[in-house]
Amino acid sequence: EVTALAAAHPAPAVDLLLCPPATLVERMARAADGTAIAVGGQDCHAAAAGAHTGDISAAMLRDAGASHVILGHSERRTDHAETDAIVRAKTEAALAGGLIAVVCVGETEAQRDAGQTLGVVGSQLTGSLPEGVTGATVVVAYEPVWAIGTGRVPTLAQIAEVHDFLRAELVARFGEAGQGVRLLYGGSVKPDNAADIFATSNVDGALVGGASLKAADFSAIITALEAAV
Ligand SMILES: O=C[C@H](O)COP(=O)(O)O
Repeated sequence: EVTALAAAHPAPAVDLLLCPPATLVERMARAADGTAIAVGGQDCHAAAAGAHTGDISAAMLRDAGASHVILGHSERRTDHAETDAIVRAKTEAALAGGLIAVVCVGETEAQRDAGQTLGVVGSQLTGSLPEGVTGATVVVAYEPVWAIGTGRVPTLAQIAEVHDFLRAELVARFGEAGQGVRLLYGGSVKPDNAADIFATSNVDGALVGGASLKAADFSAIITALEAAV
């Protein structure tokens, strides 16, 4: 699949990143070697080293061929009780280890229904990002929890509202550097909704789950993004 994807997009106009489970990082990095596809992990430990059986450090990911790592995914926040402080510590570890961090934020359905969306994502953003963030080191992904794997997607206006807000928060805190931080939307992105999402204000790309498992679907999403940039 990686080879097919690379062959379909030999010189993409956008950045391509695949983040498989940890056991596949090294194999995928080998398959992607020499292509335009980068490989990342789905989590790393907050410590650079030490006795943490079962955990993976940023250095271990780098060693396996990863250049990026996803941090603070809602499933990590839920399944492993990861707080913003933990995500921030992991982000610091990732950056210190030479990885680019893809930091996720997003509200639950109950929080959206209660009108708390901007408050929730704003506080996750503030708490999860360390000082000194730039577009070269950090990517932010907005993933409404209720849209992940459900086939439900916020309206384009709702996506724009959150992305415009996140951009403003990034610029307020990091100045010009905040302008360069890419903002990905994630949650039920498919070939048939990708173009509209990519045309939405302050959406710079996507974090794709289910549709990335089928090379043809992922390829169509890549093509939609290429058309939008
Ligand atoms: O990790 C992937 C994202 O959470 C989005 O997943 P999805 O595209 O299957 O909704």
